[in-house]
Amino acid sequence: MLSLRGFGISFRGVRALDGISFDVPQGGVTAVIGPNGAGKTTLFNCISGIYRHEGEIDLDGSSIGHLPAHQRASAGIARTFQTPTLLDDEDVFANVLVGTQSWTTTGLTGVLFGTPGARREEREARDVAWHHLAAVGLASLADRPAGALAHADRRRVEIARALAARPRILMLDEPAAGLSAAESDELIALVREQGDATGMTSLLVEHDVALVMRTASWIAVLDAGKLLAVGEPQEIRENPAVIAAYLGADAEVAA
Ligand SMILES: Nc1ncnc2c1ncn2[C@@H]1O[C@H](COP(=O)(O)OP(=O)(O)OP(=O)(O)O)[C@@H](O)[C@H]1O
Repeated sequence: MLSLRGFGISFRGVRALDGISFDVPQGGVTAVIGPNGAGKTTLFNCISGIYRHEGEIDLDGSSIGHLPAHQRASAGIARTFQTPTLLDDEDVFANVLVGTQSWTTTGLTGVLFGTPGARREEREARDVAWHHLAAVGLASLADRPAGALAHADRRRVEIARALAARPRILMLDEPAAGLSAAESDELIALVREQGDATGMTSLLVEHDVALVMRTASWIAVLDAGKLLAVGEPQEIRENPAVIAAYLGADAEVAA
């Protein structure tokens, strides 16, 4: 379980997050929603360690607040970005293989001298990358340069790369942006399957309220850097403060 206590951050005097405390239950999908500028992406940047922040963060009972981003990744936190960040000149397979670096342990010596342990780990990393590439339906594009892919396929590669990291927490920042309803449902189904199989928890920032309501088991609502509400979809849908600040007419659409 991921636990946040007293999360805060300011940018040149602007309080982007202020006193955010909530628990993300283990497994399933927890969504973070709220109006533009509420602090959702900033929260993701703090959790993944990209931004230094105030407050405590525990993963399965261990404090990770002092760890920089790459060590939080090794501790099991993987993420995708609003705009997929791929190595455009590298092929699709290499992009997914990058994800495995969060758990491979072979040092330079092992790689250079081709020790049995290094070779075994490299084989395992390649198998894991292939598995996730196939799961997102892109095995046939493995040797294409990532820069040549269409937007929906770039998202799939990014998610395969994040899954190849074998995360305990997978953070998805607006995964449905630029996808059709069918494509985004497909992606979310994939993520849920992975969660069911491994106990992975997904944390989702998403503006598509209907998608959130049919996907999330737990929802945190931010507004102007503060936590407005946290709870099950039904509670959130009926919360007057959430309706006033964010859901508005969408609440009826999603109900
Ligand atoms: N690097 C930064 N420097 C200065 N201000 C920032 C920075 N990152 C975020 N902010 C500010 O923090 C606030 C929260 O922004 P954030 O992008 O986290 O909101 P959001 O909820 O993700 O919005 P959106 O839904 O539009 O993506 C905004 O006022 C934004 O301008």
